[in-house]
Parts: sequence; C-alpha cells; structure tokens
Amino acid sequence: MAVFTPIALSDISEWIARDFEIGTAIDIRGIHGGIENSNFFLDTERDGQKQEYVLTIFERLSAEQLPFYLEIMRHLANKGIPVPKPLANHAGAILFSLKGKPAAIVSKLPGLSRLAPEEYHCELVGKMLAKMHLAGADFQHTQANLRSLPWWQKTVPQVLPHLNTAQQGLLRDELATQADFFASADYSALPEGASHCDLFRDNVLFDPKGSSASDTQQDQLGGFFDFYFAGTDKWLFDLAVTANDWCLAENKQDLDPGRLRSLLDAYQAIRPLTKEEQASWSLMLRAAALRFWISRLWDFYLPRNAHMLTPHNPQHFENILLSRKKI
Ligand SMILES: Nc1ncnc2c1ncn2[C@@H]1O[C@H](COP(=O)(O)OP(=O)(O)O)[C@@H](O)[C@H]1O
Ligand SMILES: N[C@@H](CCOP(=O)(O)O)C(=O)O
Repeated sequence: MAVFTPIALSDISEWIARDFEIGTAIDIRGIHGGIENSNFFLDTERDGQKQEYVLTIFERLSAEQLPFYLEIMRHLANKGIPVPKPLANHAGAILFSLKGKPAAIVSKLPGLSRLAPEEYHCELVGKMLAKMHLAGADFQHTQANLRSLPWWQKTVPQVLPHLNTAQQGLLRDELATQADFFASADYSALPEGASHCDLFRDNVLFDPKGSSASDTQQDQLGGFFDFYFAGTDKWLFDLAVTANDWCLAENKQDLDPGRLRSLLDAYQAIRPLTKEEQASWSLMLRAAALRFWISRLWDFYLPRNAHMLTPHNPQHFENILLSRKKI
C-alpha cells in the first residue's frame, strides 16, 4: 500500500458537508495497491443510503496537468464508457486542494480485478478499449503521454549506473531503436487520440455475475480506472501496453496466442487496425515493454517516501522486452 499523505475523517467531514451534494462523510480508508497517488475509499451517507467514492491525492501530477485526466474521465463516463466519474462541487469544480496537494473525488466502480485472466476477459477488455478509443475521438483536450520518449530519454541516464553491462546495452539499443521508430513515417501515420496508457490487469474491474467465485465466464466489465498516466498517444501503444500485461503465457514473458487473439479480435471487431498499425505492431510491443521497464527501474532505484510502498519488479519488463525482440 502506498499512502503518501494520510487523511482522517476529521480532515474532510466539514469540507464534504459544505461543498458537495453527497451527504455526510462516514468513513475513509487508505487503499492498498497503488504506487502513484494516495487513494482512499470514501463512504458517505445520504438520506439513509450509503454512497461510495474514491478520493485521490495527487503526489506527482500538478494542478496544471490534472484537468486532462479528470476531463477525459468525465467525457468517457458521459458517453457510457465504464470509468470513474469525477464529482463536481457546488461551484462546478472537479479539482480541489487537500493538505496543500491537488485532489479529486470520483465514483467507485463495482467489482474486482482478475489477475489471472481467461481469454474471455481479454475479449471484454479488447472490445471496451476500442470503444473507449472511439468515444475519446471527439475529446477536445490534448496532453502528451508524460511517460513517452522524451521521459525515457531523460530517465535512462539516471538508471543506467545501477545496471550491469548487458542490461545497459539492451536499454541503450532499445532506446535508439525506439527513437528511430518514433521519427519514422510509419509512426506518424498511426492514428492517435486519448489513450489510457496503463491498462494493466490491476486497473480493470470485473463485476462477477456467476453463482460462485470460480464462475468467471459470467464476469461483466466493471470498468477501467487509474487514468493518471493517460495522454494523447497512438492508440496502438495503448493496445500494446494492454497486450503485454493481459496476454502473457505461463512463463510470464511470452505472449499467449489464445489470449492475444481474443484481445485483438475483439478490439478489431470495433476498430480494425490500419495497415500501418499492423506493420508497426512488433515495434510497438517493444515500446510498451521499454516504457514500463524504465519506469520500474526508476521507481526501484530512485524511490520516493511512502508509508508502505512496494515497487514493481523491473526484471519482469526486461524479460518481456527480450521476448518481444524475438517476434
Ligand atoms: N474508481 C475506483 N473504483 C473502484 N476502485 C478503485 C477506484 N480507483 C481506485 N480503486 C482501487 O484503488 C486501488 C489503487 O488505485 P490506483 O489508481 O491503481 O492507484 P495508483 O494510482 O496509486 O497506482 C486499485 O487497485 C483499486 O482497488
Ligand atoms: N502499471 C505500472 C505502474 C503503475 O502503477 P498503477 O498501480 O498506477 O497501475 C506497472 O505495473 O509498472
């Protein structure tokens, strides 16, 4: 669990009662699992009914960067895509300040993560990802993915001293390959728009409808959340990030053909890939692997203070990159 900024009920009760239409705050609990922000489940009571929200204190993103993330969630939610909807106060604002940091309150989605997904789950995710891309096509705001090539180029020199010679070679070579790819005509031709850019298994919830916990074939998509790495990016990058996490084989590095087919077929049933996208797929899988290898190295070797922070394992994405280079 990472709670960088602790919040107690007494810190927010008056504010909630005064500025919102959501009744009385009755409970606030730090959430396990996240590594970027301080997240809390916030319960309120209104007219005898319990209501559930998620309160986020943003630890790294600035008040200037945040409107993009909150507005894309509002835009998608208004179009029926199951994503958290930011809550507006009486004045219509959706971005607030708490303990001197930016903060937001969003609706709590139903369900739980499926960390061992079946092909069926990959299909649900592929279909909704394509719908989300199309629903975001008329979103007016743009903001670069802040964890794309310029950030990789800035961060790689900081992590290189911590790596062995083989890892340094792999990282340098892949960065150069990706810089060439990003400068190519093929890359420029790829369609882009608002993208999640971090659609890992732990950022998707499923609402179990089956009669038992093991009856996962009845799951329905509860929603996508954690849009705080989103940006205007190539849709293919979003799909590659998703494939690299959802479609792993038993060895946890190669792609599992069945899961991958389910994801891609479902995505393409809604938005078929262009010929440039098809041609760029293997390089984009590598870009997606590199992105998370670098960020995990950065979190691992240059950690921040948090009360309970468990950095993700960088080796996992080194293995995935090596595997994607063989495709
Ligand atoms: N809108 C939401 N609805 C339901 N659960 C949520 C929501 N937002 C966050 N969570 C829960 O909080 C946990 C951490 O959130 P996450 O956004 O992944 O944190 P971080 O941005 O710090 O990585 C998630 O694993 C999930 O259980
Ligand atoms: N998904 C990324 C890290 C971001 O963490 P999240 O909890 O915000 O998804 C990774 O696995 O490296």
